Amino acid sequence: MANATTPAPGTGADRPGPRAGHGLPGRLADDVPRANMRRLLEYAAPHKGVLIAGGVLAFAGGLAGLAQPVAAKFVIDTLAAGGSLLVPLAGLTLLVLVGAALSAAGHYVMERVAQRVVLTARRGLVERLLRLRVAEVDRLKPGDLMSRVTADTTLLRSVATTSLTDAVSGALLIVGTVIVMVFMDAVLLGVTAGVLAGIAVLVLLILPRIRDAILASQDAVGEMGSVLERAFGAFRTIKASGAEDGEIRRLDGAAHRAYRRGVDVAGWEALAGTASSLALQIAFLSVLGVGGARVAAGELEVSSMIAFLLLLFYLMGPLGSLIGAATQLQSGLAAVHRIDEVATLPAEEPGTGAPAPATAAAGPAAVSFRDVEFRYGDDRPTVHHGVSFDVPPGGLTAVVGPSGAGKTTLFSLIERFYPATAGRIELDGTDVADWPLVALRAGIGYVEQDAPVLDGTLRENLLMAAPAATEDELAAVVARTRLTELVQRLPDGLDTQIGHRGITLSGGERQRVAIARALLRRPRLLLLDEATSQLDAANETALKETMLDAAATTTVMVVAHRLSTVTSAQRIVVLEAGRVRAVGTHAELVRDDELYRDLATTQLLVAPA
Ligand SMILES: Nc1ncnc2c1ncn2[C@@H]1O[C@H](COP(=O)(O)OP(=O)(O)OP(=O)(O)O)[C@@H](O)[C@H]1O
Repeated sequence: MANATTPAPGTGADRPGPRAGHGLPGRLADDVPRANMRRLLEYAAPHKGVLIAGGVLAFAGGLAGLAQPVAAKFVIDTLAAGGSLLVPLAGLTLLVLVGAALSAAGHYVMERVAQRVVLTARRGLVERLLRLRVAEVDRLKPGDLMSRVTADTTLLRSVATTSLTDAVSGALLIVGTVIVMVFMDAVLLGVTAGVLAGIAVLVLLILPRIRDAILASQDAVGEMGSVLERAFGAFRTIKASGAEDGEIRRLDGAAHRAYRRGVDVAGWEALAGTASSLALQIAFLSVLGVGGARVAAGELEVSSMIAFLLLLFYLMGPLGSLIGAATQLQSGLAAVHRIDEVATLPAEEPGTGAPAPATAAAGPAAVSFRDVEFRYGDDRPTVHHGVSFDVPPGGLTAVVGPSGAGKTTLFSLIERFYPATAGRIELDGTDVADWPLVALRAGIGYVEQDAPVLDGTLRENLLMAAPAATEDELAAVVARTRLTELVQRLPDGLDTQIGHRGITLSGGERQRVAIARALLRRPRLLLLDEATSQLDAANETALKETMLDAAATTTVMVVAHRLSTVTSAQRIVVLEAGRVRAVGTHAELVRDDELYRDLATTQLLVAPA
């Protein structure tokens, strides 16, 4: 179960987490405690009943195997006595089949639990990752996060089940053997215990090194994920820049680091394995020496010494499986550490993924900025220095200003991607910080500057923010955003796959798909960050019409990069270096504001003729 300090697998409370762990590469946070066995057991605990059942089944299968030689003897005896073989053979066959079935069932049950453990860990991670705060994701590497969901969780598979059961059965058998040894001879047991304590110390010294090496190796795998994600995120640029070799070298470096740490693990494991068998040999020789002397002195029977030596040989199996399990558990501990690091990252309040409630009935929203100050981090420069302006409900409000003035950041603050450092941002008179996050975002449609379109069909992309929208609503939005012609042109209409990042669409089409998606959510406030790229005349007109159409029923705020947008806007907010410089209509600002005049004549894009 979750507690105040350690989130249970699969949960994610909304609480602040540690800041970036810049100390080590691959570390998300410096102060995540090392995962211990208790933490690892939490993954297996929900399945302990099934685990025990699986263990019992496998054990029963083993017993059936043990009974086979006895049954075989019976078959041979029957044969020698000239009796019928039918019954004993049928019995032996049944025993073989039952043994095999029990072993298979035991194996299946354990493997099912193993898969379940992985599923639970993945669900918990995915849930947490998609609820992370935007500021956290800004500083993290998605490729590394992906490797935690895929590669690290896989390490939990055998660890949380077979390693645990091997460790338990190995330990039980060792304890049982030692108890039998007590009855044989206390002195020889003392000799054996001394040697075994020696291996235990050595192995305990080695285990943390194995865990650290596996952790470093998994970090390197995460780094490979980051480099790959970086490379595929800018694939054309990398090709065009001839930078393939550099990226391959980066990947190779990370792969080599993983290899080196893997070799380290192999070395430590070999040392632990050799130490245990060597220790048993030493124990054997010591028992032979001490036992021989005691037999000679008449203090011990020869048969007891022989039995003791046989017990020592028997110990090899369980000791080997205990040490094997202990070393394997280290990969689980390393994996749990990397998974726990994600669990400690600060998440938004839960429930942000709930379907949008229908809010259109509430009408267009009003927005106010009151002395808003903002910076992205304590070590970052201030972006907004006391920004104040009002946007009444409905109509089109454009925000213009030089690059880096803080225009896009205004939208991020309204969406509460980041909290304002000081001042208030109000939606309908209520501070956005006081709105339930789901309700706040449900009322807002947001179209980013690069208008992300996701892999999938056009329909999936449009319905993403409003899965319950009807066919009629979909058709109406397609028409409003002037996408009808595109839909007719596509081979499968709305069900056409539009590729990774909507690669098969033009920039203008992507922008309108993103607007359609936002409008389908029936927002009370539409935030539109215009693309800075030049569009052809048809797309430019289509975009402008779409925007004005939306502004008739919704409050539209647009970060404007086009002259046609600002001339259509009811009011324009001019932002300069994080301060509101002027507010007015295009005509007023051209007349009164030098910066605006300069922007309008030199920087805003003019529609092609
Ligand atoms: N996620 C971020 N983390 C840190 N700093 C950021 C982040 N996003 C933007 N900035 C910085 O904040 C400042 C304002 O950025 P913003 O994107 O709001 O400007 P803008 O006016 O929209 O610029 P443009 O017109 O070029 O898009 C810039 O100096 C930018 O470098």
